[in-house]
Amino acid sequence: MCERAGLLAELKHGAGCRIDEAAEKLHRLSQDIWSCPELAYDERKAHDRLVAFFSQEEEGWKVDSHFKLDTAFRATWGPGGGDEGDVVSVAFLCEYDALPGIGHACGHNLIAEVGAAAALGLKAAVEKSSKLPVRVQVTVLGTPAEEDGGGKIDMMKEDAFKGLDVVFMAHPSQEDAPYLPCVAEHDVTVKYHGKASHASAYPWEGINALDAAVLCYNNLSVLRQQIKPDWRIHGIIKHGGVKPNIIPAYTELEYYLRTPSRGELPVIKSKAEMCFRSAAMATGCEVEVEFAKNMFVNILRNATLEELYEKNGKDLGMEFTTDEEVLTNGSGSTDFGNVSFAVPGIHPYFYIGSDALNHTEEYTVAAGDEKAQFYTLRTAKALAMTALDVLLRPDLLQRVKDEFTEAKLKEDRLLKDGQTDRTSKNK
Ligand SMILES: NCCCC(=O)N[C@@H](CCCN)C(=O)O
Repeated sequence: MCERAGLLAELKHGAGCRIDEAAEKLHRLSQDIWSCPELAYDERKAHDRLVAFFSQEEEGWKVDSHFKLDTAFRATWGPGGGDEGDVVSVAFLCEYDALPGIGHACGHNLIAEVGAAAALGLKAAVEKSSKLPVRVQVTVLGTPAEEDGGGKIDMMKEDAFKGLDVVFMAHPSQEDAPYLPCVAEHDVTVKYHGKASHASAYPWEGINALDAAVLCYNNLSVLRQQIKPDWRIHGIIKHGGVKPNIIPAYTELEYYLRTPSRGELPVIKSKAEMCFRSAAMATGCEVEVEFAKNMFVNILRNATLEELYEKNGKDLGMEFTTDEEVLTNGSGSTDFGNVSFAVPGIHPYFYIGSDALNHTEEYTVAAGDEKAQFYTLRTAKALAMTALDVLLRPDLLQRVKDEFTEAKLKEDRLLKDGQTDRTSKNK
């Protein structure tokens, strides 16, 4: 074994040992987040718990609480690993927001644990070596509001990702996969303003905002038949009126519009907008259409990082899914997509010991189950090992960066040329 391979194997082993050693406190960390689910932008206890973890329970971290957002944070360590070479900055992202009514049904408590564990592992490995070809800075970014709003996008606007060389996070799922297709998304709130009146005595004096909401819902359901099979339109009526004998004067709907790539979003948005406005016209209501401040985009893939992660995962016993349907069908969306256009990175998925589906009560149970711990820590080890691969081999890091630049240029060119539907399977 050449000297570098020996050192790499030793460091990877060291990272894994550190994660195992911290297993109990990492479990406590994710349990504390899981047992007190908080919604987007309001993850105060999770924020404080993670800040305390890095500033009190762990040594050597510089912590910025309320970093860029009220419930975001940054913990940094380094540079370490030697006195030679450029500083390479590796970041692990933690999410920790929950869903209304069903708690941690997307397992973001485990995302926080993976991020923290991988950072501990990488720091320990780097600390032990003075022979690295680069100096290493390890950053943990606490990124709120993935389920609603897009905290990472807010943080990007404030330059929170500036200066990072590679970013890593991992998301709970039903299987291990280095990548699954995440779709672009723009959320919209539609408000109808009508006029109240006695619904039995003089209904002709009213303007029915619930009728507008129902027509809007039906318009969109009809539209669904005419859009690409991999586009998604889904929504709820948030306000539907207050009493049957009052003609509803105000209604509100919330819709998520999704397409495989960011370039297709304007098309679905303009089609949906016609549905919103025509419902207003038919009923005589006023309509307000408010698109969310942030739009989530698809993930820019990095094959080099994905391959390294897969190899490390396999070495740790992961069995990656080969199910073509899972590997090619779009799933949800993530604000990591936006990050992936700014910094090279990966967002793999990991099995948590249950076949339950995300966004169900069963998944909430699974995300808090002790059984998830083995898989969560294994994922953190694979991420730390992947970081070590690129840190020990500057040629690999360069390949990761070149690939990122090339993929981004290609995506930007496609967007400029209006070639929006390249990912659609039926084009
Ligand atoms: N592929 C990651 C899935 C995570 C997730 O479920 N994200 C939400 C984000 C919603 C933001 N409006 C989703 O519904 O896709």
